Amino acid sequence: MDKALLRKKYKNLRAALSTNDIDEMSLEIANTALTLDIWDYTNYHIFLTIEDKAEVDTNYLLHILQGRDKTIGVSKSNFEDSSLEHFLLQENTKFKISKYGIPEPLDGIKLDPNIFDVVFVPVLAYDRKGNRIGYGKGFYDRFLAQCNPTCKFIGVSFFEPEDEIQSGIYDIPLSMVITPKKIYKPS
Ligand SMILES: Nc1nc2c(c(=O)[nH]1)N(C=O)[C@@H](CNc1ccc(C(=O)N[C@@H](CCC(=O)O)C(=O)O)cc1)CN2
Ligand SMILES: Nc1ncnc2c1ncn2[C@@H]1O[C@H](COP(=O)(O)OP(=O)(O)OP(=O)(O)O)[C@@H](O)[C@H]1O
Repeated sequence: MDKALLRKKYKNLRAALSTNDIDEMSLEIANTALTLDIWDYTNYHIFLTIEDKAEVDTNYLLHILQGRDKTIGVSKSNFEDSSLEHFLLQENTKFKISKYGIPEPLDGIKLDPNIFDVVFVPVLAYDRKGNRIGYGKGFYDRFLAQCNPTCKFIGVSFFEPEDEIQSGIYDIPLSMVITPKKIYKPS
């Protein structure tokens, strides 16, 4: 299946989920994540959920990080050049929902992408090798390319992997994908 069809398939699969399904599975994903050895690092990046796109609700993961006093980065998207600018999440950080439905920090202390030890990555579709498809603007391909080579890229998804996703020259594979019941790690 080509990328455009896969995007359509997963947008439809997500749209069919109830808010209750999303909430339960997002909590399961966070609980599954707790079983991994990814919590001893210092600097984490998390995406903030676009609610009308039925994404994984990252609030549960965020609470785990906040409970452990991690340095947490959140981003503002620049749709002119498909880049992300990262800010330290602080108690007094104010958010605005952008016209694309993304909650974004208004301002704050800027963070360099190379400080992150772990980045949680939004995915529409993925395969067992860690190839992923997003909304097709390359925001995360660009961002992950700026990260430290040792950084862990962790996808989160409600769904099982596709058999194979054709990887493009800019695609950076995920280290693993967490789903409600299982963790997929490229071997
Ligand atoms: N929560 C979250 N934040 C994220 C991402 C994500 O997937 N999830 N992104 C991951 O990369 C980037 C944002 N990527 C996006 C790309 C397209 C659209 C969007 O609304 N597209 C419209 C078409 C709009 C247009 O083409 O102008 C659509 O799909 O209907 C939204 C976010 C950065 N932040
Ligand atoms: N590091 C990069 N430098 C320059 N262009 C890039 C880079 N990464 C991706 N692109 C370009 O961005 C576009 C979108 O890439 P792709 O289809 O892989 O997006 P995606 O991974 O589905 O989306 P996203 O990363 O936003 O979730 C492509 O035209 C690709 O060539």
